[in-house]
Amino acid sequence: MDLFNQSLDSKNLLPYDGIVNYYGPILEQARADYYLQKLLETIAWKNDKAIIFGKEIITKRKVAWHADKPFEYSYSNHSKFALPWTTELLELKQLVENFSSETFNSCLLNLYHDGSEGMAWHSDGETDLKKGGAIGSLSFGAERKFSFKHKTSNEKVEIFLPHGSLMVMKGSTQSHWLHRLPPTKKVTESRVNLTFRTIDQ
Ligand SMILES: O=C(O)CCC(=O)C(=O)O
Ligand SMILES: [Fe+2]
Repeated sequence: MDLFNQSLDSKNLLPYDGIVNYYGPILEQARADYYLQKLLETIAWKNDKAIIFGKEIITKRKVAWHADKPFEYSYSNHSKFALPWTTELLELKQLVENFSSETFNSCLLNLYHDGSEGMAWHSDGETDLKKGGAIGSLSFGAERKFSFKHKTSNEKVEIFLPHGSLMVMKGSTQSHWLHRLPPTKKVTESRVNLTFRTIDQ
């Protein structure tokens, strides 16, 4: 796999009002398998809490949050303190930084056990994220559809994210577009997604 050519070979998926670069699989199958296994074994996966119609619920999806420092991060109306990097997360952060030519100081991890678990429409413009900062999204395991919807035109853009693939959202994407991981009956395997982010210190 040629790192130099791969990193140049990404196009913007969005027609306007933002930049989403899709790089395709950036890890060979065996390495992607290795990282998926390691992440499942070494991350302290926890069920997340969310507020839905004013009611607190426990999501089936599991999450984890790692960073350079024990940042307090608010997410889905809750705050939590970041854990230190694991060996594999640091390696993957470096890899995503090399491909995207961006830097990150934190990572939010999501574990979806099967297609019944997903994530509702949202954007990641929380106040503690660096304004206009890039978000590097690395996916492992089951291939899932990922959708974008423009906040005013409602235009939709959809992409499938396979094992070991990298997508980078940047520029004004979070201001103008929502994204979600739709649930699906077709997927029975689990998926792990890592979103590398920059917390404003
Ligand atoms: O699982 C994914 O691909 C996306 C997760 C996401 O949008 C988020 O954590 O903010
Ligand atoms: Fe998101």
